[in-house]
Amino acid sequence: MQNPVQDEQDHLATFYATLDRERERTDGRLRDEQVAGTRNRQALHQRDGRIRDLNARLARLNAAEEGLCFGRLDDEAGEVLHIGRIGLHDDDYEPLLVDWRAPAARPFYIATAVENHGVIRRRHIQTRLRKVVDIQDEQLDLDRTAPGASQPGRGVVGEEILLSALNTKRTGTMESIVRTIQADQDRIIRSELAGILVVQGGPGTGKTAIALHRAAFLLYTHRDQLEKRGILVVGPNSTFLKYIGQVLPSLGEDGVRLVTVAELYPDLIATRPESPEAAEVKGRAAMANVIEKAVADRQWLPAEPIEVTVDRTVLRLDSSVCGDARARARARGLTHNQARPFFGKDIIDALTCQYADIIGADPLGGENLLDEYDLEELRKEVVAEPAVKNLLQRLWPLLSPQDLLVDLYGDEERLATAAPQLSPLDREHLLRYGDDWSPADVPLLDEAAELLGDDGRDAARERADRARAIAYAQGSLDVLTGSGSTDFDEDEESEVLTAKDLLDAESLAARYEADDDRTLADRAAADRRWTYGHVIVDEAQELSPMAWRAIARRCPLRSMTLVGDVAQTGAAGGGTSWQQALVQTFGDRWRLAELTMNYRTPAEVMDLAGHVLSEVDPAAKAPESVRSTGVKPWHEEVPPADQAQYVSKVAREEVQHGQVGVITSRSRLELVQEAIGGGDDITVLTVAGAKGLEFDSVLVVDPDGILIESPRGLRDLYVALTRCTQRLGVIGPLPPVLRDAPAWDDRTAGTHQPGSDLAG
Ligand SMILES: Nc1ncnc2c1ncn2[C@@H]1O[C@H](COP(=O)(O)OP(=O)(O)OP(=O)(O)O)[C@@H](O)[C@H]1O
Repeated sequence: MQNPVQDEQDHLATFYATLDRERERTDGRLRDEQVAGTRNRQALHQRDGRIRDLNARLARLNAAEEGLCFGRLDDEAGEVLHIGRIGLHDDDYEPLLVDWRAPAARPFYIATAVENHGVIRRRHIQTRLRKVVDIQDEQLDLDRTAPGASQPGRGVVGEEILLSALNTKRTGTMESIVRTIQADQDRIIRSELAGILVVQGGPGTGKTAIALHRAAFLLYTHRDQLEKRGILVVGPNSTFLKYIGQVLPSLGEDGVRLVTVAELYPDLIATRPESPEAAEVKGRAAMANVIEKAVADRQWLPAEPIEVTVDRTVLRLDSSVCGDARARARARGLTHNQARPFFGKDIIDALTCQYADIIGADPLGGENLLDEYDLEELRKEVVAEPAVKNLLQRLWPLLSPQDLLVDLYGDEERLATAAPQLSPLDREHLLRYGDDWSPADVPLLDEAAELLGDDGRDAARERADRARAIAYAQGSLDVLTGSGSTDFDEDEESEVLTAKDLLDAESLAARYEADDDRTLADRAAADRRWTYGHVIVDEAQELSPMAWRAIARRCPLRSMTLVGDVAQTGAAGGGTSWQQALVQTFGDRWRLAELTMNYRTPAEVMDLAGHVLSEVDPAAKAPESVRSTGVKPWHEEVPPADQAQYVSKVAREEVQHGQVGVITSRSRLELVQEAIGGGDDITVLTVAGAKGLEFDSVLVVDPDGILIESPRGLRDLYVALTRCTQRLGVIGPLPPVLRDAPAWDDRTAGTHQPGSDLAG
């Protein structure tokens, strides 16, 4: 019998040969399509669609190069199935390699000795470039005494591969876990598309990894449904988005847009810093009513009659006339800007009538002397009068969301009228001048945009889109004129573009809307009203009720995956239970899945973090660490004045263990950053910046400061302590919650290399 490594190497060679062939074929078809001349509009349109599909296919084939095949299942009937990053078949359409997302691949992730799904052996295949370097087998038949038999009850699939993946030094960016997805994670990844799935899990339980693999799974399984609308992934900050940015492309998927809440509003940079108190007020659900009232307040009803002069004739606009016009405009159920012309027309009509009464009055007391034509002329005069325009702008102004908020935030009186339900102190948090925006402003701008409607910018954008489509169509027509002059037969005549057609790029453009050459993510980013096929929110516990409203608007189908940990909530406006976080926007229309195994943080570190979690919530259960390293956390009570220098020295020493994260209080951040300076292997962050990230070694500096700087300081400390994959050091005076923990070691004691034991 052949050596199993060699056996797998032979299989692998076949898979790569097929991949290469498939790539060449796709590349060839792509080139053919690109040079093919066609004169039929419909055919041109279809050709562009095919080019798009072929490009996507090529990207998927290229992404599969690394680690193409990683698993094998042998069933009771002697059938063999190889599992890989992509599905491949031979020339007779017999499957060679099964995509990890296909139903047939599922037992690879969930089969156990107790429930083996017909599988008697699971093989993990490790490759480097195109070579098999190792294989590990798990026997799943019921003979548990057999060598290598999977141990029932441990609940870990592919123990060795998993531990080796977890013990590998971090690279600074998240990587795919496709080879080692665990059964409880697989259930979530493959959960149905419809509805809102909330995934609650403690630190390191793989929520982010799962959310991204779920996106890849959904795109594979429901490609037709999701490809056109795309998937939106919302993360807590841009560092985090960079950290996770490569996972989906590495799985061959790019129909996904990654954003923070601050980037949800098109063409807006929301980076203005603001206090957590102000952000909290802006995030409250009550702000929806405040914005609504602020819009209504801009439909002004003057208490006294207003005079306006048209060509030296003084006209009077009574409050009751304004009131009637406003009521009629409001009753139309339109947005503020859409209703404005109707209001304006009523006011102009009223002024024109008055004007005509005065101008056309018969001095002899007879009927008005003006006819229809004269009336129309007077009306034009009224409309053109700048004083009337100004008056209309005061009574019912054309408003952008930015205008509305600048005026609201900058005017105490306006704030008091629009937000009587807020306390004076809360309103003070809102009061400010200027037109730069913070992340917490974005959902408010979005809310305002819904109520105000287009102020002309959307129309301008649509004109720009149309111009782009025309330019694109013109480009296609240019190709036609360049390539086609001779060889089409007579029968095609009616289908063929004539010279007249060639001039008509505009009408062709209408057919080309779907052929916008921007990526889906770019098109979605430019369109505030874009709705996605599925929305994934990571660190979902941080979102305010107003942010939830903005996100819900982008997914009317309510097909969402929300992952987070309510014990890690740092934002003052975030949720500390899913019920509380979601009820206002989604009621109880969501289902919950929980993860309980921690793949990141070693047991020794979790022992310490668990003390903090018990203070956060005595009923909460810390996730169980899957492994133990034998390295306990260490602590050094360095006085505040010396901390920055000390950290700088220790961080440089820790680099030998891999990526180092220094997490400190907001007040110490600058000092520590200055002391450490630049460097690729050391990152200095506050807890908010470290959300969702991980490092081989973490130094938590000024734990007391972290604790007292925020009303959610305990949760912040919990987050900081759970960012490491190997080593944790804490520097500075300890708060009582850490002082009493028995989990400490000397700094020097923990210098041995991390081990790879399963915990427990
Ligand atoms: N099945 C798995 N196989 C290999 N690695 C895994 C697996 N599950 C999780 N991990 C790894 O564990 C680490 C933590 O995962 P992830 O960041 O997704 O956790 P999280 O639940 O989002 O954590 P947090 O809430 O603390 O941000 C990552 O390095 C991830 O790659």
